[in-house]
Amino acid sequence: MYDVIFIGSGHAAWHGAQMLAKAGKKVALVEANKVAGTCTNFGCNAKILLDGPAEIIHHLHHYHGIGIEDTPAIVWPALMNYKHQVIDPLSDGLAHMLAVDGIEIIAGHASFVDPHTITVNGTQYQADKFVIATGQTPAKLDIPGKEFTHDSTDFLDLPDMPKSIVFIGAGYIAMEFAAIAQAAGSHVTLVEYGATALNGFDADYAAHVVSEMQARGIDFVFSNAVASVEQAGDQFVVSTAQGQHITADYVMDSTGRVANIDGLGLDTIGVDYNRQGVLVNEFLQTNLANIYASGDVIAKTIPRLTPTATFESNYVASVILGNEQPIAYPAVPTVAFTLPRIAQIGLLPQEAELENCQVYEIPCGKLMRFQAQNDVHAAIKVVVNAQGQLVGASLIGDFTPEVINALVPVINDQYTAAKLATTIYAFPTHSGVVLPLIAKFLA
Ligand SMILES: Cc1cc2nc3c(=O)[nH]c(=O)nc-3n(C[C@H](O)[C@H](O)[C@H](O)COP(=O)(O)OP(=O)(O)OC[C@H]3O[C@@H](n4cnc5c(N)ncnc54)[C@H](O)[C@@H]3O)c2cc1C
Ligand SMILES: NC(=O)c1ccc[n+]([C@@H]2O[C@H](COP(=O)([O-])OP(=O)(O)OC[C@H]3O[C@@H](n4cnc5c(N)ncnc54)[C@H](O)[C@@H]3O)[C@@H](O)[C@H]2O)c1
Repeated sequence: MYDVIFIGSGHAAWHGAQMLAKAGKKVALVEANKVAGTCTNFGCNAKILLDGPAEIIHHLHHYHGIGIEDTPAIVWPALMNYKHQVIDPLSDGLAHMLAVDGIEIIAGHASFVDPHTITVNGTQYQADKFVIATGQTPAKLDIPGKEFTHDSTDFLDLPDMPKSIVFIGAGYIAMEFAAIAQAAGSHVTLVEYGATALNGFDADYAAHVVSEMQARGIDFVFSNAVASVEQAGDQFVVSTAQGQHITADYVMDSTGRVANIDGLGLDTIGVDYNRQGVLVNEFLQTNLANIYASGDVIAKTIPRLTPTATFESNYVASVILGNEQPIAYPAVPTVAFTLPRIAQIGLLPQEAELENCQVYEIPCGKLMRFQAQNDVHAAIKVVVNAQGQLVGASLIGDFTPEVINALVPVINDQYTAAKLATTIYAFPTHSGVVLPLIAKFLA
């Protein structure tokens, strides 16, 4: 009998498992695939590793005409080899770390038998409490020829870069992978059902990312729903309901992700869920009192990201250890690692008017620190409420991943203009230049 069993071993599981084990609880994780879950094995980490050379080439392009003319080529098989060297050992490394903490790992697919019992490979395990942390899996369009489409996990393991790729969708995954594939020499087309890419980001900045990608030769087909994929010799023809046909060597379905709840036995024990995932209350508790959920598998409006999964994992553990406060999320920053990068935290500029807020834009490209990289289109929009507090920011440019983190405390701790003006930042840095400029918009 365990105190707590987590189903899944991603960020939504292992952080909380460690907290509980350190508090003396008997804890196990059940994992059907690789220990450590999506982010580590098939998501953020593998993606950012393959993005590394593409990011450098993107920076070098800024110097065309002002000092650097040649663009180096990416040797994809060597890069993929490096990805395997770095990423493949991480799963065993985490398993070892968890074992040192006394956390048992049960390999296999878990299914509930009753609210206190699961079965894994024919063996039953009982626990006082369970945490469903099974994440999401790539969605697959149910269309003729779906057997020819690949998913993000396949792309992140490609031994060679195909000469041409069609990405279905223009969300986070398609846009990030398209940038990598183009930099590695592939001819890329994105076919998107909606009229725009990167929903959830500032509309102007998302459009600018698209225009820069188009300038590098990436094709976009908007307002088209992919209806079929047909094989044509060694290639594939992607056809849309609107009558477009695009031929490519490789087709990736990047139309979103769905909750991993198949075969989990939720109907057997009566845990409520919908198409978005497992339903929870403000304590991340399902309708069965001893069963919680954490991470991507939850039906939620909070972004499904690694830091939110980690936050929820730690929160569930604290509830199990006696915390009686409902979950309170701080502002959640998010970055799409496109080229150029784009980022968002808090209110979007397009939501500002409804919330009685003002939007101010800082075009950063003319600031010396940004001119040093010739990042001419870099910019920030800040959303300030009626009390003069920062409540949102949208960023575009190569500097965004680090600057958005610097804005997190400005929002969460409601920095005043005086607080910013009396803070000393290292110089010349991007955040050190931008943050003092934001002070003039705050009370
Ligand atoms: C390509 C890609 C890139 C991404 N990039 C970023 C990024 O840059 N930044 C960011 O913040 N987020 C990113 N994300 C999102 C991030 O990976 C997820 O938000 C995060 O991994 C969610 O963690 P989780 O623990 O909830 O789920 P997961 O990490 O998916 O873990 C769930 C685990 O449960 C296991 N499982 C499922 N069902 C069962 C069962 N019945 N029995 C046993 N085990 C089971 C699965 O095998 C899986 O290992 C990316 C995602 C993808 C796909
Ligand atoms: N940098 C990051 O933090 C990061 C990176 C990658 C993934 N993620 C996470 O993974 C999630 C999933 O990413 P995603 O890009 O797969 O999903 P997404 O929801 O961001 O984008 C899917 C896109 O596919 C389009 N689409 C759906 N059906 C279509 C059809 N039939 N034809 C053409 N287009 C169609 C949708 O309109 C949408 O724009 C993200 O929401 C995020 O939570 C985060």
